Amino acid sequence: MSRLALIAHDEKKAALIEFATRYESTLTDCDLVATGTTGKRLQEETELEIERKESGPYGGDLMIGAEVAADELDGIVFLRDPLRAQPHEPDISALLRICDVHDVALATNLASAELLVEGLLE
Ligand SMILES: O=C(CO)COP(=O)(O)O
Repeated sequence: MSRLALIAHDEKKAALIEFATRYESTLTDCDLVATGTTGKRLQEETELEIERKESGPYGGDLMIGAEVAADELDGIVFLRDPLRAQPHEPDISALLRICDVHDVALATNLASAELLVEGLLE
């Protein structure tokens, strides 16, 4: 079973919920983890079972990064807000970097998220 992390900044949360709803039948077969607020929204607005980490600004990105470092994650959908600075930018950069170090699939926009999840179907 693939283990997938779902993360979205506030301005992108609605898009992530819509994405997760559209791919719900695929995502149901995945082991899902999310940062705190993203996970809460997914739990409230979809039928998916989600393990929740801390909220991003409180260390959630780093917790997911630790799973990447431990080779526990197969992919990440991280819908970032490219138009607003985040207070925890260093944590975000660390997560992106560790995905490259461990060659873990990382989708930061919807077009690549679709390819990532469709790839999991194969
Ligand atoms: O800030 C985030 C990712 O950098 C997401 O955190 P939340 O899901 O808790 O909003």
